[in-house]
Amino acid sequence: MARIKIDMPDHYTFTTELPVRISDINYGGHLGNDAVLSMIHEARIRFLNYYHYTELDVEGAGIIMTDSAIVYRAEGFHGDMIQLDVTVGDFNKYGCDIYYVLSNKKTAAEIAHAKTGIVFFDYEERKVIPVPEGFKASMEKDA
Ligand SMILES: CC(C)(COP(=O)(O)OP(=O)(O)OC[C@H]1O[C@@H](n2cnc3c(N)ncnc32)[C@H](O)[C@@H]1OP(=O)(O)O)[C@@H](O)C(=O)NCCC(=O)NCCSC(=O)c1ccc(O)cc1
Repeated sequence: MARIKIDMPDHYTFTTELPVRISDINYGGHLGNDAVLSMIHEARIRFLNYYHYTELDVEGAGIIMTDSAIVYRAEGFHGDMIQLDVTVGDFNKYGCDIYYVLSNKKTAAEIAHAKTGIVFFDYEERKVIPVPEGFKASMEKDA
């Protein structure tokens, strides 16, 4: 299979930080691949909260994850402070992609590129629904 290359945006609308905890370290002595997925989950929640949303309530709508991709660019180690830059893009009728750049705050070395695809979802009807206009407008305002 071809190497994954994520076409990352140039501009990010939200930044947060997370330390590499001892529980994020795997038997290779470095930041585990699964821990990176957890870190982007935390970053996504903080990103949504910044816009007064939650994963269950974005303008009254829920979201569901349709895909995820991570490119591991450099190792992370216990005690490193990781900066996570987040933005959204590539809107379609039902959803968009959320992009994440993880970098070592001290050295600026990029640790990972990641993106998660989402669609808006009515959890009661269990069906895909269009992107709420208010969400798109909030995202475009800061783009
Ligand atoms: C994504 C799905 C809901 C799509 O449902 P389907 O029944 O296949 O959709 P349909 O084929 O009927 O398509 C309905 C419409 O949606 C559109 N659609 C379907 N998939 C997509 C994607 N991926 N992108 C854009 N549009 C899509 C499709 O084109 C149809 O459009 P119209 O033709 O215009 O009607 C379904 O594939 C699914 O349930 N996948 C599993 C999702 C899942 O379990 N994800 C992991 C758990 S959720 C999660 O981890 C998480 C959620 C939220 C968080 O904040 C965090 C984590």
